[in-house]
Amino acid sequence: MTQRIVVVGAALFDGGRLLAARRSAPPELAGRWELPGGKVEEGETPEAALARELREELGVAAEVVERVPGEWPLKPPYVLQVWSARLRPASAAPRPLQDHDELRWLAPDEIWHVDWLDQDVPAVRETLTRVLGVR
Ligand SMILES: Nc1nc2c([nH]c(=O)n2[C@H]2C[C@H](O)[C@@H](COP(=O)(O)OP(=O)(O)OP(=O)(O)O)O2)c(=O)[nH]1
Repeated sequence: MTQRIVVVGAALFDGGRLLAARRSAPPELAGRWELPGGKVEEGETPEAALARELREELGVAAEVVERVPGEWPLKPPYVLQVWSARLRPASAAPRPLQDHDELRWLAPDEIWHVDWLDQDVPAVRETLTRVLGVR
């Protein structure tokens, strides 16, 4: 049986806006938008992985709020799971330190203005429904 590897994505909200991050690599994903995050390492909880990835990639201190139910297939053996999260009060503002070259806070009516990775579209849709009650 093939081992599944969980990639955690953060639905980071601030003032009702969602943070989208534009990937800078690898070439086949560069220029497309995603939820910041990354692979869960061995012995790590998904929540800890998410906080670590957000610190490394964006330089922020984030608090993981709750899981968005569901799991979305990526390139095997990866699957995407999403958690909502918010910045801790003392956190710096997010900056694209690693893996991304642009960040954007999107209001609910701007969510589909960016070119999300195909595999992120259902995950973002579910996140909006669950967190903001938007359809
Ligand atoms: N972080 C993240 N990765 C995603 C999303 N959608 C999607 O297809 N992926 C893919 C891209 C990568 O192939 C894989 C996660 O890789 P990553 O490069 O973000 O993870 P990482 O920081 O742990 O990577 P690494 O450089 O340590 O290997 O999942 C998403 O919304 N967020």
